[in-house]
Amino acid sequence: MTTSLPRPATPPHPQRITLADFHDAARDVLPAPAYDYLQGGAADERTVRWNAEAYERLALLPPVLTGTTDVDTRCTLYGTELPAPVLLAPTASHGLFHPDAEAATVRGAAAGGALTTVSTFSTLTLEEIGAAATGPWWFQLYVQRDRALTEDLVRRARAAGATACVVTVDTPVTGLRERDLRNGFALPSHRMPANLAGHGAEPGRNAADPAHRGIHDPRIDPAVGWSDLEWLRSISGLPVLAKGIVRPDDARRAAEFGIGVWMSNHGGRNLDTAIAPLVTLPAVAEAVAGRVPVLIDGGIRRGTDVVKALALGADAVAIGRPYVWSLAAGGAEGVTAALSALHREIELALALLGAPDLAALTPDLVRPPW
Ligand SMILES: Cc1cc2nc3c(=O)[nH]c(=O)nc-3n(C[C@H](O)[C@H](O)[C@H](O)COP(=O)(O)O)c2cc1C
Ligand SMILES: CCCCC(=O)C(=O)O
Repeated sequence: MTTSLPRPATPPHPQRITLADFHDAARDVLPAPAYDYLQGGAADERTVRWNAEAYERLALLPPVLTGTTDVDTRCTLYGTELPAPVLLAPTASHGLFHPDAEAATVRGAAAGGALTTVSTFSTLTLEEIGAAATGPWWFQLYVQRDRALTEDLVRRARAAGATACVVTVDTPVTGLRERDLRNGFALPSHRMPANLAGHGAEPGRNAADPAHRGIHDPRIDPAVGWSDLEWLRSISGLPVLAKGIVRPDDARRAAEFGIGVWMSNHGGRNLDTAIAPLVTLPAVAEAVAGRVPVLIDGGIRRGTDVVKALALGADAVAIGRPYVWSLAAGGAEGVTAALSALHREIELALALLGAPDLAALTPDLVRPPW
């Protein structure tokens, strides 16, 4: 079945015309520990910087006199048509950032034409989010040591309306989040992940143990393997994607299993100095060879970043921190405005590249500038 979303209608806030503007607005309203949890990465945050630099270091080579008059930014993923190739990456605990939490996110995303990926660690329950959703959404799964709980989460997500299951494979343990350690950050007791309530020790409760500080959750199974992905596909009846792939050999294996490839280094929050996914994207796209969708996240802040990723072989991109900035700054309307701004930038980039649609974004359009 093909579903479609309306094109974004809400004009950006006059003073907030870029994703970076939403960052500044969020920094002004968020308590420092919540801002640091959102903004931070692992250790020296080199990978956080590399993610952004990977896009900065690629230059565009626009052809001229192409006769392109209209641009079409539509993209279809697993039968769902989106007005632009942009998803919201899963981020935990939206209640830290706005009182309406994920309910605001899913509403704002649908109005802005993006598909939301809901984290296992959402503040609201999957049922509450499903009831609030006015557009398509996927479920991000952290496989739990307790496989019955894992199965139940997937079943609940599907019953609540999720149309794909994104399994995060890059977090056997949580990275060294030094901002959080310095802040003694732990989730407030009224913002615990509702989906896991009643299922063992809450994250961050054992503040004396550094490994359990911040938002590390001991219920996550560090021993997830490829067979678990196949098992999930069989029990969920949903398309399954693996989130956190950066290597072409892993991407090839996922494609052979029919598992979608979501390239990511977790926004630089796990293994510092892990490579920026954009660097390995061409090799990953070659290894996958169109068998499954290839998504990418990490450091995407501009429409030109989106077109670079698509030119190098991604089918769509996801943003993490930027939409959380917009949620913090303006709730559902903020999310819609940020997505509208990004969509406009994508349209403009296509027009200036003479690319009538996303299929016209080819590797010859990008080059290292030196
Ligand atoms: C505050 C925050 C919470 C996150 N929570 C999750 C999560 O629950 N599950 C997950 O798979 N990834 C999580 N991520 C990683 C994002 O899905 C994504 O990979 C990353 O943010 C992309 O990089 P960007 O923030 O530079 O766009 C989180 C990221 C942030 C910033
Ligand atoms: C155990 C990790 C929880 C959320 C997360 O993925 C993140 O903060 O990056």
